[in-house]
Amino acid sequence: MLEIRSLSEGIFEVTKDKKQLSTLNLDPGKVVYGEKLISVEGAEYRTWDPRRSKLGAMVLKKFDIPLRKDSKVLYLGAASGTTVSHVSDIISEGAVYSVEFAPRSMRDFIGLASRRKNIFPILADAGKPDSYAHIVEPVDLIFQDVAQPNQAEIAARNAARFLKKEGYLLLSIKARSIDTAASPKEIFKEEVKKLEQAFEPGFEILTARDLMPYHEDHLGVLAKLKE
Ligand SMILES: C[S@@+](CC[C@H](N)C(=O)[O-])C[C@H]1O[C@@H](n2cnc3c(N)ncnc32)[C@H](O)[C@@H]1O
Repeated sequence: MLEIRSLSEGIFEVTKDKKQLSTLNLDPGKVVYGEKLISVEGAEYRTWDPRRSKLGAMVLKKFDIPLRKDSKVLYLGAASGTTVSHVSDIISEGAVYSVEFAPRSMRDFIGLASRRKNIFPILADAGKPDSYAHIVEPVDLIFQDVAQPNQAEIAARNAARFLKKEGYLLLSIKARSIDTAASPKEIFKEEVKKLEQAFEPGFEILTARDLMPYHEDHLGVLAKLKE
């Protein structure tokens, strides 16, 4: 039995033996990180592992994912592109500006980006948005997964610079990269407060949920700019 259910624009649940989160492969026949390809009536779905992707986990934790096929996205912390590849599938007619500061990860990522016209790789520090302001246009979504102690500050700097007034921020907060001793609950409370007050006008938090069972001690946050 094969069943396809749309969860959000460009995001599907494909059931073939078991339910699998999937996106429509923009680069048919190619896999990025060992995921499965499932062909259905001329379309090819690429399975998306929520344990390897905070964004995938957010989909399954029922966040509203503000992505459309023509969205412009600024992705901070691209690594070698596991999740960026799915964003690229979803925003098939848009652009994903992808910032990563580790040259090793960037090397692998360039291979992926060269096969997909909507990925723009940027080797830079996400804490210094001025250094890539000449490349990035105003965006509908900032997705951030940098696992840094100053995550709220990084989000604020990039939002002030690139986020459209009606745009969104999706952020993954890793408790252990902020404080290894304090309780994750306390850390999350503090980080959410920082986001609300990070800059003028600050973020309004729309959804905040832990990403268990896919990622331990991680909080997913969906926010927009305060009016
Ligand atoms: C958890 S990994 C990201 C995984 C990736 N988002 C995915 O799902 O495929 C965090 C990444 O953020 C990068 N990173 C951390 N701090 C950064 C910064 N200030 N600027 C750019 N990249 C950064 C790290 O090098 C690492 O590759």
